[in-house]
Amino acid sequence: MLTVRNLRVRYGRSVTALHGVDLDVPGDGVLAVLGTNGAGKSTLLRAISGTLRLHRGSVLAGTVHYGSARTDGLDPAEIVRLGVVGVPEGRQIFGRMTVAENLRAGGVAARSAADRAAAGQRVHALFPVLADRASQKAGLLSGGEQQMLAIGRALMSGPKLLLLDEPSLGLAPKMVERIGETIREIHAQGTAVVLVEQNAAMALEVADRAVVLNVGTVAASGPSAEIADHVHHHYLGVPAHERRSLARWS
Ligand SMILES: Nc1ncnc2c1ncn2[C@@H]1O[C@H](COP(=O)(O)OP(=O)(O)OP(=O)(O)O)[C@@H](O)[C@H]1O
Repeated sequence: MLTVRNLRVRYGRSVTALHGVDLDVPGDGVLAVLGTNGAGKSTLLRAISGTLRLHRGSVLAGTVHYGSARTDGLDPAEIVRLGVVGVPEGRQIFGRMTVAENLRAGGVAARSAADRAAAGQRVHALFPVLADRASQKAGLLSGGEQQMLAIGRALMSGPKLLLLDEPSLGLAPKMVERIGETIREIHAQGTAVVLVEQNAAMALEVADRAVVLNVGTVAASGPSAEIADHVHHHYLGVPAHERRSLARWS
């Protein structure tokens, strides 16, 4: 579905954040992108969603294809119209607007009024609290509810591929679990997901496959179970046979 080849990205004149990254996102799965601070995870999502320029970044080399369409070089709005929609780190909801207005803003990119109505029903079924709080100012929601709204807003345009940047950031464990379950549900409804996370335990439970970025290069990629062993071995020094459960180090 999405193919990234030899992607090199730079910010300004001196910071090279990605040094030739390859990535394949299947149309029917959840792919986790893991890595420590500064590994290049957000940069990779920005390159896919066409938002690098908003951060003074640029693609130095390489390509991004979505299906047969080459998308590096396209505007963010064109990429959304193709069906690729991102939820940036920090949620960035419109705090002074109501929950309903935030969702309507996400629905602007929907193809038709009928699609918009169906997307609205899907979002309210996934997150009933957003229907209950429709007329409340979004800035008054809890952190977890704001994350639900950010995901809900992205779903309003009916994406085929959803890009999530650290949805668990700053949330209590129960809410992280809830967000993880919702990602599986979104996937089961037919939307592929790229999930950038520092919470490797949650991400590896939710995703089918994972890649590990390390200082702008792909250090490992494969099925989630294999990557869980890699993460234990390389980052925690725990051999696979001594590993009991991901939850122990979450
Ligand atoms: N707007 C920017 N201008 C200059 N350098 C940047 C910018 N954004 C990111 N970088 C640099 O690019 C590199 C990759 O950053 P990126 O935010 O993609 O990493 P990350 O893996 O998402 O980390 P984090 O989890 O901390 O967000 C880092 O060295 C970072 O300092």
